[in-house]
Parts: sequence; structure tokens; C-alpha cells
Amino acid sequence: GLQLGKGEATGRGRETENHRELFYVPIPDEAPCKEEQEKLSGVVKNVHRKLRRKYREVGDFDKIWREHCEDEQTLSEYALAMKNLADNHWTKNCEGEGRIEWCRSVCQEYFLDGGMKRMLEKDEKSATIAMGLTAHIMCRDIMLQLTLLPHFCCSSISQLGKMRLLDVGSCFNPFLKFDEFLTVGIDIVPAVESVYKCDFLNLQLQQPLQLAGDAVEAFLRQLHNPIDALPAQLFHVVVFSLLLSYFPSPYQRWICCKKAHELLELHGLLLIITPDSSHQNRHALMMRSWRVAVESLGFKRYKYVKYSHMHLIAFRKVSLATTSDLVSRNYPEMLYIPQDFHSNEEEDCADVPVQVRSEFEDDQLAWGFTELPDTPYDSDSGESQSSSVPGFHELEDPILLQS
Ligand SMILES: C[S@@+](CC[C@H](N)C(=O)[O-])C[C@H]1O[C@@H](n2cnc3c(N)ncnc32)[C@H](O)[C@@H]1O
Repeated sequence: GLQLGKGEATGRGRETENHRELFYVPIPDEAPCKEEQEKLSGVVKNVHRKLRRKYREVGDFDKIWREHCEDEQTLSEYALAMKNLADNHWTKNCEGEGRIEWCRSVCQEYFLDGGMKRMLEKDEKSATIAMGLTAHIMCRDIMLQLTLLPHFCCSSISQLGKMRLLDVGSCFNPFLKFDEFLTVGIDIVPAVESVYKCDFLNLQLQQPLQLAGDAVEAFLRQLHNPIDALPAQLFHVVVFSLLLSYFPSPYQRWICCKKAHELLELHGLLLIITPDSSHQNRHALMMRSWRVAVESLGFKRYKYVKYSHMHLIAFRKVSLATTSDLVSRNYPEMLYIPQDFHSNEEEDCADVPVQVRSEFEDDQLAWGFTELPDTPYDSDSGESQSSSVPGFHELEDPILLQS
């Protein structure tokens, strides 16, 4: 960062001889920080790489996953590194905290500021156009019976007061600090006590609770460690922040999305954040493929933004059923990441955003150069969507934006 040079306190008479010391000069205090950050993200990336290598060699995911979950030393080093990154590095960085703030602002807008209501009205309108007026009246009746209409859904949240949020791969429980959420953080290796130990891939799903909102809340407040099973349709929000790229094959990512669908209430939100080393939108096709795969499960994309090192996508659960045509369309395979195809891992290995600034970017900051954030466009709502975190780029994705 910038610090005052020695010359700041010098008297006027010495101005000429100490001429150069009068300016603010950058003191190189970032180098050790950068180094440590690279080291920590190296620990994390190596775990992901090792899993991928083993998966390529052995092929049997269940076997390597069992071994992985038993390797306590590797897992605890990983958890420590993640926590350290979060506590000491990412907090200073817009993407680190930014992704959590993005989740928070999407939930706020959707559940509390009318986003869901607008979406439901739009769905209803599309249904009307598609089916004609008579069918519309029937559709309205059915929607009323299924409590699909806006006022039912919104009142369930406002009566409740809290949005029930499941953070999968929570690690250090970043959502706990927000009062508007009743957060359940789960992880195979919790880095803090408030996170429950749970392997999401092997989590059993039970029948939905037939309880009122406050009783569901009470149920969530008395969960026991470790969590092996949860009732379906329990949460308003499920978050996968930097989770899916942990897995060495698309199939596990698919299982996770399917479980999220079952755990969400109808109209709940699935928030997926996944890293991308590419500043440019090189992986737009990949994100389009993810959209098709996730939507086939009974979701509809709600928001999408690209930060310089990650994609952030919100899906809303729009139907209880998933598509029946899973096999022929091969949806699970669509949840690929570039690393799935590389045996040489050096390229494209942004498992965790490193967020180290280049010298040029440092210079820009040092000279006080600031840019206004871009305003991405949200195709679904037809509205401009501005960043919740000011001061950095979110790029449009022309391919992803096509419906
Ligand atoms: C890269 S960290 C992300 C941590 C945090 N969500 C964030 O955004 O910084 C991925 C986390 O997912 C956890 N994880 C991986 N597989 C999991 C599984 N099957 N069930 C639960 N957690 C899992 C890991 O232990 C790790 O803490």
C-alpha cells in the first residue's frame, strides 16, 4: 500500500535538498503478503490437483473420496489455509468478500425487495401467452392451490423473518455474521466450530417436514454434529461458493446440484460461485453448458455476473420435477471445468482465485487511478444489474445471456 515517505515531516528550509522525499512513495510492504497468499492458495490447489490426478489414475471416485476424507492431515492443512486466506487476505480484496456480499444482495433483492414476486408474475404472463386465456384461468387456480402465487411465497419469508441458508463447503462460515440469514454451514472439514461436519455427496435426504416456519427454524437451531441426513425442501437458499471445482469430475457436481434442488423450497435460490482464471470471458460456452445442465433439474437462471476471477450465478427453483430426459442429453457431463481435460495442470488451474495484482495494476492503484464499475445486463429481468460491490469489473457474457 501507500505510506508516507520520510520527507513528509521535513521543514521548509530542507525542501530543496530533500526534494524527492516530499512525495508520497510506495513502500514495498505487499511482497511478503503476496508470497504468503500464493503459498496458501498453493496448498488448496494442490489438494484439488491431487484429487484429479488420483481420479484419472484410479477411476473409482468412491474409493478415492473415501481415502480423501480419511486423510486428516491434508484436510486440516487445507482448512487452515482457506481460513487464513479468508481472514488475512481476501477480506482486503473485493472478490474475496465480494462474492459473499453478492450472495447477500441477491437474496435481499429476491426475497425481501420483490424480485421473486416479479419473477412469478413474469412466469404467469409467459404461461398466459403460451396457453391462452381459458388455460390461464385454470393455471391460476392450480397455482393458487399450490401456493405458487407471489403473496404466498413472500409472506412465508416475511412471517419467518429469516432466510434459511445452507452453505455447502462453508469452511469458515462466512454467512454467520449476517442477521437476515439462519445459516447452516456444512463441510467435510470445518475450519470453525459453528460449521457442522457433513459430506454433502453422501448426505441422505428425508421426507419434507410438515411444519410451520417457526418450527422449521427451531429444528435448524438444534441440529447435531455430524449431519448425515436432512429433510427435503428445508431451505430458501443453498450456496455453493468455490465448492464444485473441488470435485474431479462433472458427475459429483451434478449430484450436488440435484441435492440442492431437493433441499430447496419451491422458488428457493441456488447460488453457485465458481472460479475462472481467465479475465476475458473465455469460458462463456462452459457457463452456457452449466446453465442448460442446472436448468434441466428444475431451475431457471435468475442472475449472472462475471467478476475478474469468478462466475457468480443464481438459479431459482421453478419446479418440483426434474427433466425426464437426463440420459440422452447427458446433462451431468455438461458441468465440466477446463481442468477436467488437462493432465498438465499448469494452465487454467484457478481452483481458488489468487487475486494477486500485477505490477501494472499496482502502479495504477498507487497513482490513485480508479475506474467505474461496468453495468452488466440481466437478460431475464430485462433490467440493468449493478454490482453490489463497487469498484471492479463485471463482464457481460453474450453467449450466456441468450435464452
Ligand atoms: C475452496 S473451499 C471454499 C470455502 C468457502 N465456501 C469459500 O467460498 O471460501 C471448498 C470447501 O468445500 C469443502 N467440501 C468439499 N467437498 C465437500 C463435500 N462433499 N461436502 C461438504 N463440504 C465439502 C472443502 O472441505 C472446503 O472447505
